Amino acid sequence: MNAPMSKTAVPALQLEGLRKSFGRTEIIRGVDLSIQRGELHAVIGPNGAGKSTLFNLITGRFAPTSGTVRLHGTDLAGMAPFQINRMGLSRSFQITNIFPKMTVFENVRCSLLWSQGYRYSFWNLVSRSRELNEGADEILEQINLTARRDLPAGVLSYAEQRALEIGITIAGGADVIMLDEPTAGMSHSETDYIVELIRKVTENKTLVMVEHDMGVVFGLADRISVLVYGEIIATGRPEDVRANPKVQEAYLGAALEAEH
Ligand SMILES: Nc1ncnc2c1ncn2[C@@H]1O[C@H](COP(=O)(O)OP(=O)(O)OP(=O)(O)O)[C@@H](O)[C@H]1O
Repeated sequence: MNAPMSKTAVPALQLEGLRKSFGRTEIIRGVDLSIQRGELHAVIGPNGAGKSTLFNLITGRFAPTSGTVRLHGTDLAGMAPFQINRMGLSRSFQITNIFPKMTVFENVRCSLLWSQGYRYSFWNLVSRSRELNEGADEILEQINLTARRDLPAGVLSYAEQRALEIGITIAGGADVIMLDEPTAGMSHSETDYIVELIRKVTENKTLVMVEHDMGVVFGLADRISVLVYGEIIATGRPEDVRANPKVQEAYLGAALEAEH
């Protein structure tokens, strides 16, 4: 836990009665969830349970069929993803989302520039440029890619590219970070490396991640939600979720076995 939880504090994220249908099929079937500021929260569940859809509802990529999403108390209804992003929520994608021909530095700088919008005037360009460069170098330091600064991003190893993607996600200074399967396709050592990185870059921030690797989930999350067929069947601390018979039956028994 990054910050003390208080029952009276406005949650970083609050989902109420959230539903989403595609055609006649209801994929998200009434989700209620509060995630406190500073919490590291993992969403787990079987393939096709609706985890990516839930992500897309939170980030404004999909409009809910009904229900609300609140970010720090503000209802996000009708907002475009970029507006939600500028309110302090930033997400990564499952598919690597970097510009391979641009340098590592330029990738981060570009994302900083984008997140700041166009609120600076032309006359501020020089100082803005210095600020951006310093900001991008700070991010590179945080994600341990300073030594790779001037290489085209496309030549980085897979794990380094995922680290860069995390850098791009946090670059705008968002305080709610959403990561979609950050360790997918990684070896054990690459996974350990990315987990440490996530821990470092989410200090004093709220994290929501979808992740299939139960070692990562149980090692990192303060609380876990289990999504099955579009419904959250349990939310709680890792030890409580692990011991929950409903979760064991619906998902965790099989998922934990698959780990071994
Ligand atoms: N845009 C869409 N149109 C129609 N159906 C969709 C759309 N997006 C997702 N679905 C369906 O919704 C269901 C849930 O998909 P989703 O990708 O959210 O699951 P998931 O839990 O993220 O799965 P995985 O762990 O495999 O990534 C699937 O049956 C999928 O086919």
